[in-house]
Amino acid sequence: MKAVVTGNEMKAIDTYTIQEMGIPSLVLMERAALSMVCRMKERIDRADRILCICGAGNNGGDGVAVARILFGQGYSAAIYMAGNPEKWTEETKKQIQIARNVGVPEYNELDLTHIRVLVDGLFGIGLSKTVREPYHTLIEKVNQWRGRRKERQVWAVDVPSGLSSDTGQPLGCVLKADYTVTFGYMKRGIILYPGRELAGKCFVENIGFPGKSLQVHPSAGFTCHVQDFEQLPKRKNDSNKGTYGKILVIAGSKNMSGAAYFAGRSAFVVGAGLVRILTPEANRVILQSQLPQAMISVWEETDRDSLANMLAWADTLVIGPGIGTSEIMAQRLKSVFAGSQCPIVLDADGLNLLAEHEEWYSLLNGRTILTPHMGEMSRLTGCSIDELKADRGKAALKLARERQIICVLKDSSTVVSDGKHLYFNQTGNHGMATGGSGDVLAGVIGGLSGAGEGLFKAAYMGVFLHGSAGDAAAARFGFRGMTSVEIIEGLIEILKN
Ligand SMILES: NC(=O)C1=CN([C@@H]2O[C@H](COP(=O)(O)OP(=O)(O)OC[C@H]3O[C@@H](n4cnc5c(N)ncnc54)[C@H](O)[C@@H]3O)[C@@H](O)[C@H]2O)[C@@H](O)CC1
Ligand SMILES: Nc1ncnc2c1ncn2[C@@H]1O[C@H](COP(=O)(O)OP(=O)(O)O)[C@@H](O)[C@H]1O
Ligand SMILES: [K+]
Repeated sequence: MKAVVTGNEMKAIDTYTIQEMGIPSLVLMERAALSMVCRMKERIDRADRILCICGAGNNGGDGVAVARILFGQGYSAAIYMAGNPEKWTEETKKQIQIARNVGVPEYNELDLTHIRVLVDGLFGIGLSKTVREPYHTLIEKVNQWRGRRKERQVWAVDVPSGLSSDTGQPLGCVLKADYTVTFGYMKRGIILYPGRELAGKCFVENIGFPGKSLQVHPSAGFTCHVQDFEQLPKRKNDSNKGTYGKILVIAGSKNMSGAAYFAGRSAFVVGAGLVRILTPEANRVILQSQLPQAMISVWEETDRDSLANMLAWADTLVIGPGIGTSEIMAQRLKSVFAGSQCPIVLDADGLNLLAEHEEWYSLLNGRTILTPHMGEMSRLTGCSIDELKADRGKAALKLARERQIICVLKDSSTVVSDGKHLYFNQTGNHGMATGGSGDVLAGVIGGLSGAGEGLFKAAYMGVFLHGSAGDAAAARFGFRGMTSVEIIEGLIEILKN
C-alpha cells in the first residue's frame, strides 16, 4: 500500500522534513528537479526547445532548477518567470540567482513559437482558491498552443497548475499536462477524475522525505499496487469448501437473472467455497443451467424458518443486484436485516430501498458495505451528483462515518472509506462501464468477506481486484468488446497469476 496525500498533508510532511529532520529545502528542491529531468530525458531530444514557465512559489523554484539542470546538460532550456517578483519565496529567489549566474536564458515575454517542450512550474500544492489573472489567461494560452499536437509535450511539476491536489477538480482552469512528476507521495487530485486525465502519465518520485515524516504526519488516504495482491487471503492445502466462506446472494428478479449470475459466479471465482442464490422462481432453471455450482433457493418456497436457516448458514450476504424495488422486496429485506448478524454487501436496488428506509441503518451499522454508484449515492445522501463529484473522498468519508458502514463510492475513480481512512483506486478502465460490472464487484467483495477478510479490507481489495480484472479484460478483448463476462475471465486470469 502507498500513501495518497492532500496538499495540506504533503505540506505537513514537507515542513516536518525541513524543520525537524533538518533536510534543507534547497536539497529537496534539487532532488525534485533532478528526478524530473531524469524522467524528461527518457522522452525528449537534445534538439528540442524547452521553456520552463515558473510561478512565484516553490513550484516555480523547482521549475527554475529543472531549466538550469537541463541547460547544464546541453539542452536548449529557458525560463519564463510568470509570478510577481515581490512574492518570490526565498528558495525561488535563490534558484533564479543561481540560474542567472549559470547563464540560463530568460524570456521577458511568453513566446511559444519555437517551443516543443513546456515545463509547468506555475502552481503546485500551494494553489488556493480559483486561479487569478493574469495566470488564467496564461494557462489558456498554453493550452491553446498545445492543442492536440502530439509533437508538443507539457510536463507538470508536482501537479498540473490549476488542479486541486485534493479533489481532482479544476480551480477555474488547468494547464493540461502530458506528464506529471509528483514529489514525495501521490496526490489525491491526480487519481480522481478529471485530474487523472489532466495530469497525463504520472510518475511519483521519492525525493528524500524520510519515512518518519509520514509516520508523524500520517495520511488518511492510500492506494494499492500489483504487489498488494499478496494481501489476498491465502489458501491452505488442509482445507475444505467450508474454509473459504459460505455466501448467500440475494439477487435477481423475474426479468433479471444475469445480476444473480454475475454476483454468484464472481464470489466463486475469488475463492468462495459455497454460494447459494436466493431469487424468484422464474430464475431457477436459468441459474441452475448457467451456474450449476451454486445452490438455488427461491422466494416462493421460502418461509420464515427456511429464511432463518439460510441466514444462519451464511458467512456473508450479498444483497441487491437486480432485485427491484417492490414493496414485497422491501419487506423481505427488512426480515433479512433483522434476522441476520453476518457481514452484508448491499448493492443496486438494495441501496435504492435503503434510501427510502433510513430506519434500516440501525440494523446494518457496524457490519455492512454499501456499494453505490453516483446515482445511488445521490439517492442515499440527497446530494446532487455534481456535489458528490466535487469531492468524492469527502462524500464517501461522510456517509461512512455518519452511518457507521463501509462506503464504496463507485465511479471512474472509485473511493472506499471506513469513516476514517480513504482508499483511492487506480485500476479499471472505461470498458467497465458495461451492464453487470457492478454485480461482479458485489460478488467479489462478498467472496473476500466470506473468506474472513475484515470489512474494509474486503471492500478496498475487492475494488482493486475488480479494476485489475477489468484491465486484464481490456488487454485481451479491447474496451468495446469486453463485457461483464470478460471481466470475470479477467478475474480468473489475474488470480491465476
Ligand atoms: N519544501 C520545499 O521547498 C519543497 C517544495 N516543493 C515544491 O513546492 C511546491 C509548493 O510550493 P508553495 O507552497 O510555495 O506553493 P506553490 O508554488 O504551489 O504556489 C504558491 C504561489 O501561488 C500563488 N497563488 C496561490 N493561489 C493562487 C491563485 N488562486 N491565483 C493566483 N496565484 C495564486 C501564491 O501567491 C504563491 O506565489 C510544491 O508543489 C513543490 O513543487 C518541492 O520542491 C519539494 C520540496
Ligand atoms: N470509466 C470507468 N473507469 C473505471 N471503472 C469504471 C468506469 N466506469 C465504470 N467503472 C466501474 O464499473 C462498475 C460499474 O458498476 P455499476 O454502475 O453498479 O454497474 P451495473 O449496475 O451495470 O452492474 C463500478 O465498479 C465502476 O467503478
Ligand atoms: K505545476
